[in-house]
Amino acid sequence: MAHSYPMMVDLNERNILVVGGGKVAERKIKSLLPTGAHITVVSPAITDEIRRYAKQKRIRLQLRNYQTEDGAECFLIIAATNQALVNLQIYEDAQKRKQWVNVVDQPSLCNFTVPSVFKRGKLTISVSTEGASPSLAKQIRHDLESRYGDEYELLLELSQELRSRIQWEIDDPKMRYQLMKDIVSDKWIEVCRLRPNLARQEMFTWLEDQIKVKGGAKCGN
Ligand SMILES: C[C@@]1(CC(=O)O)C2=NC(=C\c3[nH]c(c(CCC(=O)O)c3CC(=O)O)Cc3[nH]c(c(CC(=O)O)c3CCC(=O)O)/C=C3\N/C(=C\2)[C@@H](CCC(=O)O)[C@]3(C)CC(=O)O)/[C@H]1CCC(=O)O
Ligand SMILES: NC(=O)c1ccc[n+]([C@@H]2O[C@H](COP(=O)([O-])OP(=O)(O)OC[C@H]3O[C@@H](n4cnc5c(N)ncnc54)[C@H](O)[C@@H]3O)[C@@H](O)[C@H]2O)c1
Repeated sequence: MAHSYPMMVDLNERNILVVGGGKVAERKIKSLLPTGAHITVVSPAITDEIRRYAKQKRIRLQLRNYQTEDGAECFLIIAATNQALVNLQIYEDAQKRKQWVNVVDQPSLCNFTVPSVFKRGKLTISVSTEGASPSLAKQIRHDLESRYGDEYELLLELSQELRSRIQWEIDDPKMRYQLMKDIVSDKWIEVCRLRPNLARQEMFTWLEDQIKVKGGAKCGN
C-alpha cells in the first residue's frame, strides 16, 4: 500500500474553496484561516461561526448550492457537504483540473487528508492515521497537547535566536551541532517552563560562556 507524504504547505494568498457550511466545514475553515489563504465558502446554509467569519470579511461567502465553476481558479478544494453525490461531483471537477481536493465523507476521494493538529508558536504537532481512525488521531493529539505545553513556544523562539548566533559565531561544525542539541535539552525546557521571564538572559549567558570555554569562534569575533 502506498503511504501519504506529510508536508507543510504555504497557502498564503492562494484561492481555497470550501463547499458546505456545517460543523465539519467550520472546522476546516478555522484551521485554514491562519494560513493567509483567500477562502471562499459556498453553501446554502451555514453555522453561526461561519457567518461571523464572513461578517469579519475573513472569508467570502456564496449562500447557494455548489456549481462546477466555483472551483475554477482554486489551488485547493474541500468538499464538506452532507450530500455524497455533490461531494463526488466536486471531486470529479477537481480531478479534471488537477487540483488538491479533500472530500470529507470519502477518504478514497481525497488526494490529501487533514491531520489532527495543535501548535505552540512555530511548533506544529500533527497526527495522521491516513484515514483509519480520526478519533484515534484526535485522542493522541489530546495526549500530546498536555505533554508539550507553552514552554515549547518560548524555547523555540529563543532557540531560533541562539541558533542564528551560533551559525554566525561558530565555525567548527561539530561544536555547532553540539550547541544546537544543548539548547533544546531538558534543562532549558525546564527553565522556559519555570522561569519564562529569565530564560532569554540565562540562555544567552550560557552561550557566551560556551563560546569562551570551547572556542571555535570565527576569525574576527
Ligand atoms: C483529524 C481531523 C482533522 C480535521 O477534520 O480538522 C479529521 N477528522 C477529525 C475528527 C473526526 N472525524 C470523524 C469523527 C467521528 C468519529 C469517527 O468516525 O472516527 C471525528 C472525531 C470527532 O469529531 O470528535 C468522522 C469522519 N472523518 C472522516 C470520515 C469519512 C470516512 O472515514 O469514511 C468520517 C466518518 C463520517 C461519517 O461516518 O459520517 C474522514 C477524515 N477525517 C479526517 C480528519 C481525515 C483523516 C485523518 C486521519 O485519520 O489521518 C479524513 C480522511 C478526511 C479529512 O477530513 O481530511 C479531525 C480531528 C480534529 C481534532 O483533532 O479535534
Ligand atoms: N472528515 C471529517 O472530519 C468528518 C467528520 C464528521 C462527519 N463527516 C462527514 O462530513 C459530512 C458533513 O458533516 P457536517 O456535520 O458538517 O454536516 P452538516 O449537515 O452540518 O452540514 C452540511 C452542509 O452542506 C451544505 N450543503 C448541502 N448541499 C450542498 C450543496 N449542493 N452545495 C453546497 N453546500 C451544500 C449544507 O447547507 C450544510 O451547510 C457528513 O456527511 C459526514 O459524513 C466528516
